[in-house]
Amino acid sequence: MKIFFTNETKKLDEYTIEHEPVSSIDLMERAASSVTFEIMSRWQRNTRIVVFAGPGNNGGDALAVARMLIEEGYKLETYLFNPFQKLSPDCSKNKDRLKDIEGIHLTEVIKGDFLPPRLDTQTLVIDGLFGSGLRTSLTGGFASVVQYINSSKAQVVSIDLPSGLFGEDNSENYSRNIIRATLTLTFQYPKLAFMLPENAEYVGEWKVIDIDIHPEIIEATPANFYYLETDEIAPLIKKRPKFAHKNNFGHTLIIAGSQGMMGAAVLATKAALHIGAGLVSVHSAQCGYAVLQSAVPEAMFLSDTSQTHITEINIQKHYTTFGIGPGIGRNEETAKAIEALFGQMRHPVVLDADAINMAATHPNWLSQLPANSILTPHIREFDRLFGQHDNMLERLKKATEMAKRYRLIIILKGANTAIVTPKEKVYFNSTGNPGMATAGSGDVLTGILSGLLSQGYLPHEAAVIGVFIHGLAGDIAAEEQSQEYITAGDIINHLGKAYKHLKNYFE
Ligand SMILES: NC(=O)C1=CN([C@@H]2O[C@H](COP(=O)(O)OP(=O)(O)OC[C@H]3O[C@@H](n4cnc5c(N)ncnc54)[C@H](OP(=O)(O)O)[C@@H]3O)[C@@H](O)[C@H]2O)[C@@H](O)CC1
Ligand SMILES: Nc1ncnc2c1ncn2[C@@H]1O[C@H](COP(=O)(O)OP(=O)(O)O)[C@@H](O)[C@H]1O
Ligand SMILES: [K+]
Repeated sequence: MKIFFTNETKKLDEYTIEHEPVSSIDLMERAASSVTFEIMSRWQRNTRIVVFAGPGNNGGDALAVARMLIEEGYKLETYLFNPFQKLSPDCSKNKDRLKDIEGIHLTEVIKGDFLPPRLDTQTLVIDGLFGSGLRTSLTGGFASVVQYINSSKAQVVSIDLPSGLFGEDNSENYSRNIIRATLTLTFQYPKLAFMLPENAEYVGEWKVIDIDIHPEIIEATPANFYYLETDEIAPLIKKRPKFAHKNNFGHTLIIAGSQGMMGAAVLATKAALHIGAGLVSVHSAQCGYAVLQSAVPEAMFLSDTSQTHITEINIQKHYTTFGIGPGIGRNEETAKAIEALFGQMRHPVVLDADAINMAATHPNWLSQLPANSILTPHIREFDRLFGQHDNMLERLKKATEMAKRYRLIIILKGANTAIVTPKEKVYFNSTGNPGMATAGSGDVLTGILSGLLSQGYLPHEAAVIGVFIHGLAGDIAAEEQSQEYITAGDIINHLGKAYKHLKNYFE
């Protein structure tokens, strides 16, 4: 799904109005009825509801929702803020439609004479003050209303965007003057701001409401940001040919582990096998021999000359790809061993964990990696590599610049992991859950990505499939056993069900 910028909303709406065709008031009616449906499916008729509407079309939506809820038997109080005595035409029309219905409590606030209603834990606030038309941070009376709502314990449903939040960059915004929503019902596409951890406190849970924006304009409008969902990932999964041989699925070499961190090598190796690599070998310190051979008997073990860490990697065979980094530590001898490999990398590789930390202290590494190699830093590793950043938006900008400069795919891990490509596209993942914030889950991702590359998936395909299926396996595991319970091993154990889910998607 494309993530457009909010300043394109008008263009999308206008095209739909002209070409569907539909009148703008009817498009608003469509949007409002979907919002009403969502509210009705979550809150009962005896809920006390207070609606806050602004002067633009976001306010128009709120007034239409108010009318529809009253018609459905809900009781509510509605406040329309109109300090400049200027409402958008559709907002004005919805004010007129609301005025005429029975049981309405509509207060139009024009001057600073606003007597705020009581808001308590039993109250549901519908926030329709501002949406995609916000020009500047909120100030004055609007800021006071937002602060009043935020200071209450009421639940808040925001229409389209939490009022006061910009759809993209909020680095200069005033935190106090942005609504903190329980639920945001957003139109047509998720906003970039929703993907960023710094905005989680405002957006709350969010859901996209499809208002049938015209498919032609969606197709024709370019985007740099995407939100990955099952319907885009499922078609990418290849069918294994009937007469396949294990060599068809490549040979992955996992370079991982050191004394005390052999579990990382086990997890990455197992994941590479379970995602479908034909053959998997692992190069590690001697101390890993017995562990690896018993934990993952399907893999071949290549022993380093050192007992404790990796010092020299002798490549005797053709490997389709390398997965380098989990648990290798930061010994300079290990760094030298990896450096010596650069000349032998024929295809894209995966670099993770301490291999990324070493790249931070060996600045010439990135330019020596094969084009389209995949880096999988979490936020701290990313900042070590590319410098400190204040927020995720800054990191994404830097990741885009670096992905292009070094022709790498950068997977910035976290909730809504971002996959940043050399073509300056950013794909946000929709799967995964906080249960995956557990030791070793990153090592599993490295194994998955390496195993996909070795099966012949193109690097950007491997990146989006790998991140998505890793999160999906984590979601299935958490669903079965709860987020707290799951460990990295459970993610591997649910890869099979995740694959099935993707393969059965179109059946
Ligand atoms: N048919 C459609 O188009 C559909 C649109 N939809 C809905 O429309 C929403 C977008 O509507 P919108 O463009 O009217 O913008 P909105 O967010 O209501 O605010 C504009 C008003 O706020 C004012 N204003 C701005 N900043 C301000 C500030 N800092 N402090 C004070 N005032 C400020 C601004 O003033 P002006 O710039 O005109 O002077 C104007 O009066 C979108 O989010 C969705 O909910 C859906 O119904 C689907 C169909
Ligand atoms: N809150 C979360 N929501 C979704 N996914 C998460 C969350 N926290 C972590 N993850 C995922 O779990 C993995 C953690 O990787 P990493 O930080 O490298 O852990 P480790 O170093 O322990 O292996 C990443 O793929 C990340 O996207
Ligand atoms: K809003």
